[in-house]
Amino acid sequence: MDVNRLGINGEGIGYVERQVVFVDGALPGEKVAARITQVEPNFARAKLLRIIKKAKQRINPPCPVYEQCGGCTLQHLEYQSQLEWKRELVRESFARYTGQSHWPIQPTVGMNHPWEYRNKAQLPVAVVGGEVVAGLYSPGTHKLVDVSACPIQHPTTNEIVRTVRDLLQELGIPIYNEKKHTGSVRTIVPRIGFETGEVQLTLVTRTEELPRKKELIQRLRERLPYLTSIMQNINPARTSLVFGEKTVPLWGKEKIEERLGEVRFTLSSRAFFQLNPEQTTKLYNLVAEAAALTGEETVVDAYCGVGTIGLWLAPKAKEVLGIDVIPEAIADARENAVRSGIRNARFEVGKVERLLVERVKKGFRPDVVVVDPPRTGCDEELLRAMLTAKPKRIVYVSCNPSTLAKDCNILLEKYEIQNIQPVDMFPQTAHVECVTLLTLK
Ligand SMILES: C[S@@+](CC[C@H](N)C(=O)[O-])C[C@H]1O[C@@H](n2cnc3c(N)ncnc32)[C@H](O)[C@@H]1O
Repeated sequence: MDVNRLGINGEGIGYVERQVVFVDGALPGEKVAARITQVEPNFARAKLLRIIKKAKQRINPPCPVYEQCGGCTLQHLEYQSQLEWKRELVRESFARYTGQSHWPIQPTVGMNHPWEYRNKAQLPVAVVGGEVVAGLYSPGTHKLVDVSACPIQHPTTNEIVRTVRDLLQELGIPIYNEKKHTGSVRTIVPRIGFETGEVQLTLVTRTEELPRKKELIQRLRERLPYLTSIMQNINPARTSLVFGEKTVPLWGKEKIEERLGEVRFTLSSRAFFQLNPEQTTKLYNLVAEAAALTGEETVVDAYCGVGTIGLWLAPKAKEVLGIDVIPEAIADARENAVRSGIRNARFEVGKVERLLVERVKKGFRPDVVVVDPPRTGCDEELLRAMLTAKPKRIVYVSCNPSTLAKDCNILLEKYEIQNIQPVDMFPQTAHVECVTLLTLK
């Protein structure tokens, strides 16, 4: 079959007898042989068997386990074409949800070196054929693929993963068995402060007791002398969630430090933090540019997480109000504000659609609202509250072009889209982030 375009997950799309067929790993411009594996009323899926005519943008994926892992879906597409495709994906979403195609969508902001960019890994461990393996589950299976040489992870992360895996084997520490719910060590979580060089290793265990703990810590310190913090998180539940409620220190500092620009963060094992620090700095600078603050504005950072965007904007604003539903994130945001010497930002716990809507009803009129919602987009009540409050500018940060376009279509009632800027936060994957500036008509 002929492949015409890429779908939202980076899969090739073609037609067989007018039926849409998705083929993972196929690229536009290619002719491929594929076997149909699933037929649904509106589409079919097929497995790529052979490339008959190859696209000129196709490259050999550098990752040794690219086919099995499924973590990156675009490594076989050269990087410039990845960036162009991400822009096209945003264009298609806006055309679909607004019915118009004239939107100012800029070329995607990429990375000079689109590898080794992640600052954190969360890798389950298991015993496979008598050997300890740390990796990711192959899509749709329970087969763990060894990703200890992952090309999008920081090299230090890969070294930590290999060392911990080897030590678990050497010391015979019982590894968690998911089926039987026995054993101890479940997941290895290294996190690197790219700016500060601080490094945290968290071991998630099923049991409070970590067998051979003393030897393990001693050998970790010998083999990974740069570690700043070794933590144990205990997760006794039968669950696919990585972390349990309890975290205890094993050695060193309990939290590591990281900086983005002038803003300082302390990160505990479970704290959320952006995964690609280099692109996050570019993203936040784009948000600041779009917000165009003069020092006089009241700014809302809606869906603020640990307060990063609000703290980035605070030095140029009169005041900032950050809102997030997760209490721990708000506690971190407050601590990050203190550490960074920022006094004009406050943070509140709650659903943004409730807190902001209540305030707007009482007459609250912010000048700029930044929203950075989860993939599902903004709650419609929040969009309606913004249409009532009429901030001069709305800066919409989104990781999902479909919900972004859908929400913007509602805001078009009173707003104009000035700029849509795609940013590549996750090279080699199909994800795309956007900063969109809307101004009051
Ligand atoms: C994409 S993250 C944004 C994080 C942050 N802006 C950053 O750059 O690190 C989305 C955030 O929305 C929060 N969230 C999800 N639903 C929410 C709601 N209804 N009200 C407030 N916060 C919510 C999540 O806890 C998460 O921190």
